[in-house]
Amino acid sequence: MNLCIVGTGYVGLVSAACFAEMGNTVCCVDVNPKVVDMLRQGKVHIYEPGLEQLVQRNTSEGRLTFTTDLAEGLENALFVFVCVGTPSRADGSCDLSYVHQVARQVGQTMKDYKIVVDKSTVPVGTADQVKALIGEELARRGLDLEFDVVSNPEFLKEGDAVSDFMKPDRVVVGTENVRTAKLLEALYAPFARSRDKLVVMGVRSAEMTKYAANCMLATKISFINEIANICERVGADVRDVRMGIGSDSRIGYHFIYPGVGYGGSCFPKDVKALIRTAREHDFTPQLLESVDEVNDRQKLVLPGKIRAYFAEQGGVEGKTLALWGLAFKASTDDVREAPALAMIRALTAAGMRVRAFDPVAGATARQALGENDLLEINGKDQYAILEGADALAVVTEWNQFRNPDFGRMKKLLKAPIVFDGRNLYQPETMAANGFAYFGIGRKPVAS
Ligand SMILES: NC(=O)c1ccc[n+]([C@@H]2O[C@H](COP(=O)([O-])OP(=O)(O)OC[C@H]3O[C@@H](n4cnc5c(N)ncnc54)[C@H](O)[C@@H]3O)[C@@H](O)[C@H]2O)c1
Ligand SMILES: O=c1ccn([C@@H]2O[C@H](COP(=O)(O)OP(=O)(O)O[C@H]3O[C@H](CO)[C@@H](O)[C@H](O)[C@H]3O)[C@@H](O)[C@H]2O)c(=O)[nH]1
Repeated sequence: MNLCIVGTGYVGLVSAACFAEMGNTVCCVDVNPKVVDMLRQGKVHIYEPGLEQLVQRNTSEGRLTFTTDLAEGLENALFVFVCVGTPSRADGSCDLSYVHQVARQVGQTMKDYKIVVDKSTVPVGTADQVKALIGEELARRGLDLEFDVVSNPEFLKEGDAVSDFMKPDRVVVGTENVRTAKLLEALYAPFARSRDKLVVMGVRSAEMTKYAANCMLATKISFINEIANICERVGADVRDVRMGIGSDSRIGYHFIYPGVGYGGSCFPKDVKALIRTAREHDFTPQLLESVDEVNDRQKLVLPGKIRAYFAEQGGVEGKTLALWGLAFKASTDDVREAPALAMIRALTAAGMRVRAFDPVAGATARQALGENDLLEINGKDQYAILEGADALAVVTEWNQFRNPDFGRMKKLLKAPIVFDGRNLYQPETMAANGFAYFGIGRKPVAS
């Protein structure tokens, strides 16, 4: 089948490469000429395991092409996937300007029947807006071409994007048109060989399903973070509590890891957007508002522990913190809404020096944080930043931080103090190695 994918970010590029891998012919369109140039040379501008090889193979075999020209992308395509960003506006609502822009451009450019598939995460009712905008532009051109607008939200996770796309739990398709549903079923059939995965529903239900999924997962994280904060105060250990509740299959072990709060380009913005939608419809989304507030508060829990620890030594001003991890989670270079950024801003504002290491997110973090005399970012060596630092904070759960050389760490740090925002280490092990250790919701152990 012939596809046009508009937007070559995490969702667009992964979808394009995976569809091409299954034998489809895919033309990707992006407004950013630098990105398109890089992709044409087989270089991928984002860090996503396995993606570059997939892009290179399909490009060299002619199934995957890149352009800045939407007309070229639409030329032979039956499906037009909209994969552009839908960031938060200052008031928390979803900024649909890129989606609207694409809809208008499609209406201005299309020459024959198209199925416009919205993969971007968009509020309920957006497909109707897209339909109206395309119709408006066609009318301006005096054309009466047929087209369809479908919702097909994406559920991949960054860091696992390729395998999530290749083996989805489900494929949600929102359309009232049986023929269109059949065509999408055929397109997705290679990703659903083990079992039937297509869930077909109305367009509005599909748009809502995406928000419901992300809000459910965000709720689980805020819930366990709340439990962790209570555990700390009552002398319980959240690690044991997680094992205890996770064993109940109705609860499960997944997505109940406490930590530094959820970040990324999806949960924070999608929870806020659904809150806005509910409020616009005169409904107070009490639970979602709490999920969001608990998360904002959680991002400051670790900096709070650091400040409390150094309070007895005259505060954090002039002290140096070594920080492991800048990305919002492991296996990505994405720092959008990353808890590490909130932490760095809070601590450097209080006069603390921060020396940070991340295996891949150094450049994106530097760009997001801008100039800051109190911040130094090192992308080469997790141990080098420890030398002479007053403490270490671990913020992202990269594998290389899970089993570090504690002896070497102890020699390099000025004092053996670890603030563990991901509960990677055991309090008993840390105490045995002579570290003062502060996790999230852990039972204190005397060193
Ligand atoms: N990142 C994820 O893990 C993820 C997962 C599921 C769903 N989503 C949703 O998918 C959408 C895209 O997210 P992303 O993270 O891939 O975004 P992104 O910011 O990584 O990429 C968006 C791309 O769209 C391009 N673009 C913007 N306007 C354009 C236009 N008019 N024509 C062509 N290209 C244009 C940008 O240049 C950019 O390369 C969002 O709605 C997001 O919420 C993201
Ligand atoms: O038990 C957990 C699980 C996750 N997180 C944090 O939650 C955030 C989001 O993690 P994750 O969901 O793994 O990454 P995303 O790439 O943001 O993926 C989410 O957002 C995407 C965009 O909508 C969806 O497609 C995915 O299904 C959904 O998992 C990160 O900061 C994680 O550290 C926790 O704190 N505890």
